[in-house]
Amino acid sequence: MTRVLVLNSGSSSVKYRLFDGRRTLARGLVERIGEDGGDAADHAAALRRIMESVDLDGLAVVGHRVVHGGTEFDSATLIDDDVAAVIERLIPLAPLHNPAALSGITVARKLLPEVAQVAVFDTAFHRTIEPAGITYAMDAALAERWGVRRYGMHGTSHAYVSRRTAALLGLAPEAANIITLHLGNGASACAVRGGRSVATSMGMAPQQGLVMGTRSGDIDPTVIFHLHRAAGMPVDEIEHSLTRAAGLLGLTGDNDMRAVQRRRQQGDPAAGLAFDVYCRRIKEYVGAYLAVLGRADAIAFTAGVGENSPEVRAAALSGLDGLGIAVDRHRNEQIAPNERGEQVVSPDGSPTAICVVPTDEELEIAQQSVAALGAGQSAR
Ligand SMILES: Nc1ncnc2c1ncn2[C@@H]1O[C@H](COP(=O)(O)OP(=O)(O)O)[C@@H](O)[C@H]1O
Ligand SMILES: CC(=O)OP(=O)(O)O
Ligand SMILES: [Mg+2]
Repeated sequence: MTRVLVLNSGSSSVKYRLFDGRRTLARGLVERIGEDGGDAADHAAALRRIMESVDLDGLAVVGHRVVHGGTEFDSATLIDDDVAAVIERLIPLAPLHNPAALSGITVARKLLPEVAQVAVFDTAFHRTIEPAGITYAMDAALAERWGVRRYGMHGTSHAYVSRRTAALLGLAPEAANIITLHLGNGASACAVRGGRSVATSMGMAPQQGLVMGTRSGDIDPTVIFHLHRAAGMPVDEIEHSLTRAAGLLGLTGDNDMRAVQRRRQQGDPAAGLAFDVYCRRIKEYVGAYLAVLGRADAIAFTAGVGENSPEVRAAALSGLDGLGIAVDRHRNEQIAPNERGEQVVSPDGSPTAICVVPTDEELEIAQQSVAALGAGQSAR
């Protein structure tokens, strides 16, 4: 069996998992990095802590989650100095995420110089979207010069979840049309036809699309010009506001959906509105992606909110019976999931199955890393 260490470096946390084949030997999370009372002062310190606590004997490869791979990478890639330099160059397109990944790569390469390192990109799965789905209607030369286009993120999760959804329903992946809804801290929707991404809601950066914990999702760009001119806010301050102080946090003061739901139950109007904005945005993307796909065999909910919030699932898909989309109230409480936590939550015989499918980005990264290692070795 092949031993793989996976590092999933987020904006303020690092998740790690040590695999032996499909088996998990160790896993953990260092969170609230850089915050007062957090687990570590910075990402490098977090990574060193992880490396000290994990048994690194016999490691074949380290797989790193990298959010932004630009147009350079359409699959998992063995990391050398050039690859690391590209990831660094792409920092402006994923300022919350790529620096953390790079810090993981730097520490791991230093501590384990003899072990292969692989980058698994969130953007790679979306490289199959046709030009009409990734092109912003703006000055074409300007866009080309500065790499301005849709890239899309969470691809590792959308790939894994769409595959698992087809398996759960007994559908051949190459014939299935699936909408995947990754609702975590970051959130995005994806339309998958025959196992390939054909549309996704995140854009140039992990900022466009759905409402997130601290990110606004879709917003009229005029908001930025207006805040700059009318409110006199410098661009950095506007960026901070829209990426770290917006979304659920901006609307309620809480970025955690559990807290928002609790307050909504107690009749808090701000929390009620935030919940409605969050769910309506999902519904709008579901409608758009039904149109892109022509028909959907399934809609799959995943990640922290998608897997754990029957309220969000029910509200996001309410009133769609006319489109063959309905959530079974009893099943939606996830009364009988399989051993992977997966379950169909729509009534029997629905034209579009509604599913809950827990994501496993780390397992997908481990498998892609082993595949990239094999491909790299046979190329030599
Ligand atoms: N039972 C629950 N009900 C509603 N939301 C939940 C529940 N459990 C977790 N969440 C939400 O999931 C989100 C985190 O999702 P997760 O996928 O773990 O994030 P990430 O991996 O992007 O850091 C948080 O907003 C949290 O409130
Ligand atoms: C791309 C992205 O938003 O990632 P996360 O959900 O881990 O923040
Ligand atoms: Mg995540």
